[in-house]
Amino acid sequence: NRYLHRTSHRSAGGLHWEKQIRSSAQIRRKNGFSVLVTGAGGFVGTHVSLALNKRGDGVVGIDNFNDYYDPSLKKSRRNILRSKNVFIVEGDINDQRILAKLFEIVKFTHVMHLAAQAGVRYAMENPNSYVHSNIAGLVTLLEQCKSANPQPAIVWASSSSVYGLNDKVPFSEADRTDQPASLYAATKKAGEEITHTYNHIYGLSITGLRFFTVYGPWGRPDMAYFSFTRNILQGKPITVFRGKNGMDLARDFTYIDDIVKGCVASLDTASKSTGLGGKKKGPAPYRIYNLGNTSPVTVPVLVGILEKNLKIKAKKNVVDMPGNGDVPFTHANISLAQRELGYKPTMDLPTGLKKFVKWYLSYYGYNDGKGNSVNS
Ligand SMILES: NC(=O)c1ccc[n+]([C@@H]2O[C@H](COP(=O)([O-])OP(=O)(O)OC[C@H]3O[C@@H](n4cnc5c(N)ncnc54)[C@H](O)[C@@H]3O)[C@@H](O)[C@H]2O)c1
Ligand SMILES: O=C(O)[C@H]1O[C@H](OP(=O)(O)OP(=O)(O)OC[C@H]2O[C@@H](n3ccc(=O)[nH]c3=O)[C@H](O)[C@@H]2O)[C@H](O)[C@@H](O)[C@H]1O
Repeated sequence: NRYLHRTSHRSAGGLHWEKQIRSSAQIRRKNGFSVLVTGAGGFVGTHVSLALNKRGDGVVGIDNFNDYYDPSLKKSRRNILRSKNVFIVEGDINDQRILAKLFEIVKFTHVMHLAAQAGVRYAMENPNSYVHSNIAGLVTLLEQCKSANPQPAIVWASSSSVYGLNDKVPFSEADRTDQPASLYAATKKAGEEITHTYNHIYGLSITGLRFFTVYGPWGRPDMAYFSFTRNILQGKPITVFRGKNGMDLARDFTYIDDIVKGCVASLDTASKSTGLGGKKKGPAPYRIYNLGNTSPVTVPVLVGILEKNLKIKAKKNVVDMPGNGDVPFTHANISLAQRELGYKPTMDLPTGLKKFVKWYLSYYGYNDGKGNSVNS
């Protein structure tokens, strides 16, 4: 099945990880939180897992380590987590047996659901991978949470892409989200509606977070800031999309540490509403928040910042935006998250990209393609 991607996970047959989880530090939670992080081998999942582990939460991950992008990067992230005693089960969120076993071993108080088929443009190439992970996988996970005792509070990643063709700026949670421009966006929008029904029928505590183009160290190689860096260092051209009437495209690029703070605050406030261990104090909340940076930057400006950090001029091919699911701009209104989560992003793009480039050079040890090493 092509859409399933190549995954490296072994069959759940022996559930070989059971002992590891039982004997590991993950379930020895200091403050009462036991969090299942799906997509823990991913960019955001790794950072959130590290932050939760650092403050003493119990963390167990699940990830299928698929090859949408280089799985060795996911494995390197896993090694970092492993060094902190955080274990990631290799498995698919569609595998009901694995989920049931995990919930049997650990009484999860929270689920941080970040596993998904990400990427806007790839949806034209491999649409079914979005249905598999973002819809079928989500429902399998919710079915498990619904019948778990105690029921965990769920915080999950939606996306700024749900705003689609909305041109009212900045984007507010109350704006329309019924005009998705990509199948990726449509599956995230579907996720918002699916989670609503689980909140409505089964009383699950649900928080959906609309992340705005997240970047930073250990990031995703398919994203522009990452692939541009790679190509610039290798002396290869980059393609810069241009919008209608020659307008530059712009994104509300948001630094990973700010996103992590928003995720952690969501977990904390979700449990306040449901009580620890899922004990409900009132009706379970259904919440949606924008997590953005509130200062959009154009793609050519992004390229300029990378050029400055890398001290190399990019070879740019500027082309009209193909009809590939991209939207011309994103811009978050974050007042709701500010008010209810205390969310306050602090990282500007030049400083955040400097940190990314520093990580990139240390991780890949790249030179400029002409044999000269590059220092940031
Ligand atoms: N990075 C961004 O800019 C951004 C923006 C908006 C929303 N999001 C959302 O945030 C979440 C995390 O994104 P990310 O950037 O860390 O992406 P990522 O691809 O690095 O992480 C997702 C992880 O989920 C795993 N996964 C995918 N399908 C799975 C399945 N069926 N079963 C088990 N594991 C599976 C992948 O192997 C991967 O490690 C995703 O839901 C994504 O859609 C990301
Ligand atoms: O906030 C989100 O909800 C989304 O954020 C991210 O999507 P995007 O904002 O599309 O990020 P990204 O690919 O880095 O492209 C950035 C800009 O570079 C332009 N771009 C891109 C590639 C290229 O070769 N050339 C180019 O100009 C491109 O046109 C765009 O203007 C996540 O990947 C996605 O998972 C999703 O969740």
